[in-house]
Amino acid sequence: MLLEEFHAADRDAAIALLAPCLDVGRWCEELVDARPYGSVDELVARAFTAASPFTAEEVEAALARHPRIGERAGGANREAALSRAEQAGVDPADAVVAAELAEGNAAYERRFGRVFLIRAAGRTSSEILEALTERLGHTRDEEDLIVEEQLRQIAALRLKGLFAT
Ligand SMILES: NC(=O)NC1=NC(=O)NC1=O
Repeated sequence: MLLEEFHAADRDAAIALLAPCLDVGRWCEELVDARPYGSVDELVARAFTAASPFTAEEVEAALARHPRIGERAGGANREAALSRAEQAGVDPADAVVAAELAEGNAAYERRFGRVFLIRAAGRTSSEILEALTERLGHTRDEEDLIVEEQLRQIAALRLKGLFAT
């Protein structure tokens, strides 16, 4: 999509376009209401500032949209397709990795009560496993900050992808 098309879209359509990047209404509305942008980079920069800070509720709502690492998102909606593409570095056929990720995800969920979220694009499964192991040792406060940053990074990558095609 072209930036001009985003500018020309009516408000609700533009908000609906952004939702798969980050399902936080406030964030989508702020980015849409700040149109027009001089460039995609300007929009992405605004996406980072608009997504900081998140409320706890916003983080929980956004997390609910992300399947576990190593679990292929089902469904034909745009978010599922994005998630599958982002997790391309995780080979679903590698049973050992799948078992280790499943175990790590379960441990993380027991400890923090929510899904382990990481910007998966560009990361191999071993890098993800390494991060998962390290983050299991964090406090909740440390993880809150990291999760927010991962959400921002995923949103920015998805936003760039929206305008790259
Ligand atoms: N639990 C997750 O971290 N999920 C994901 N990370 C990504 O980069 N895309 C996802 O769907």
